[in-house]
Amino acid sequence: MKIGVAGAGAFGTALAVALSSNGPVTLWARDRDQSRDMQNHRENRRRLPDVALGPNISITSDIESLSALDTILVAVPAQTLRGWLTEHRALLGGKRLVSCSKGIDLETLKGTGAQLAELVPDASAAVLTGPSFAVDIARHLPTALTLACADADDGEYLQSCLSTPALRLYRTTDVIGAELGGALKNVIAIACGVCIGAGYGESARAALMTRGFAEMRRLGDVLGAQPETLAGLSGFGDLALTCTSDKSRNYRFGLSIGRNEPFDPSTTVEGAATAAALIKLARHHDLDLPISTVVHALATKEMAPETALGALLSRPLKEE
Ligand SMILES: NC(=O)C1=CN([C@@H]2O[C@H](COP(=O)(O)OP(=O)(O)OC[C@H]3O[C@@H](n4cnc5c(N)ncnc54)[C@H](O)[C@@H]3O)[C@@H](O)[C@H]2O)C=CC1
Ligand SMILES: O=C(CO)COP(=O)(O)O
Repeated sequence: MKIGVAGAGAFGTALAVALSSNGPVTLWARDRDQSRDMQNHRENRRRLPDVALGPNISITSDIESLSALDTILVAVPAQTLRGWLTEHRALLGGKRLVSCSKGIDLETLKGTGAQLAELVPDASAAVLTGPSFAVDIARHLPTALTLACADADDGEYLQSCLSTPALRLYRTTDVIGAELGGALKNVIAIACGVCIGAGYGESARAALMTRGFAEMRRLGDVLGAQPETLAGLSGFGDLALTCTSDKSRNYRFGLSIGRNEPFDPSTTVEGAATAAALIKLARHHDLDLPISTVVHALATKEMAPETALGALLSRPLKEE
């Protein structure tokens, strides 16, 4: 298998480092200066500092370099995935494409796997998701992820080629469940960050995680996700990681809201756009997603953190 990673942010770089222990990997960066800097320093100083890019990694900003490869992991921010696929679809046809982004597209309300399938229909589409911080993957710390591919044979092949001694992939054919879990947990992580940042405490966070998981299941049911997928690494697993670690950018974004502190707008925070997409999906499917609704209002500054808890606690009492 000839592997490429498109997108040289923290996660794309980390995946290239992990997979380079199996063989050569091409890492494509859209920015030529960034690509040169990585070539010169053998390090992604901007997004993943202090991690060496070994000799098995070829760094390029030439998109044509991807045409010789058969498998491409796409690790661009979720809201840019559609544009990236549309721009490069001519060279992506016939390949195995693995989305590594987590989010729901605001324009089409589609998950990342669905967009691969729609925009490059003659490619084999898969989703790689689950609990993993880029820095942990890059340091070869033990990590377990979900590899979702509707075609069971392709999924099995990808599972064997993309696993390493430290990176253990579990496979499923439930692409919808896998892409939803990865997208939705970011929204709940923002809520948990607000909760801790505003001083509401860990019991309140546990409640938010649990009720947030109920929202994930509710939407999953309507969109055709399998409940076991959401209960696995890509749903529950990633929810547990992201809602409890300040390595998570979504969680830190929430912390900053809860503490009324500024937040660097250049940071990739997928949950903010996904919350906006969820509002539209909830309306379309007549679903009640109270936590996601509050997160959207907080992220857009329509609601202050002091009123967020009241908005959730004043809802009518109901069965669990
Ligand atoms: N960082 C992490 O620990 C993990 C990230 N992810 C997911 O990976 C995706 C990417 O995140 P990160 O790499 O962490 O973000 P990042 O903020 O570190 O880097 C984003 C990269 O995407 C590039 N980029 C932006 N727009 C682009 C476009 N239109 N075309 C090509 N490249 C473009 C930027 O130049 C930058 O290098 C996100 O969906 C995130 O949820 C998934 C698991 C872990
Ligand atoms: O997806 C992640 C962990 O699984 C990374 O989370 P953040 O995007 O919040 O940093």
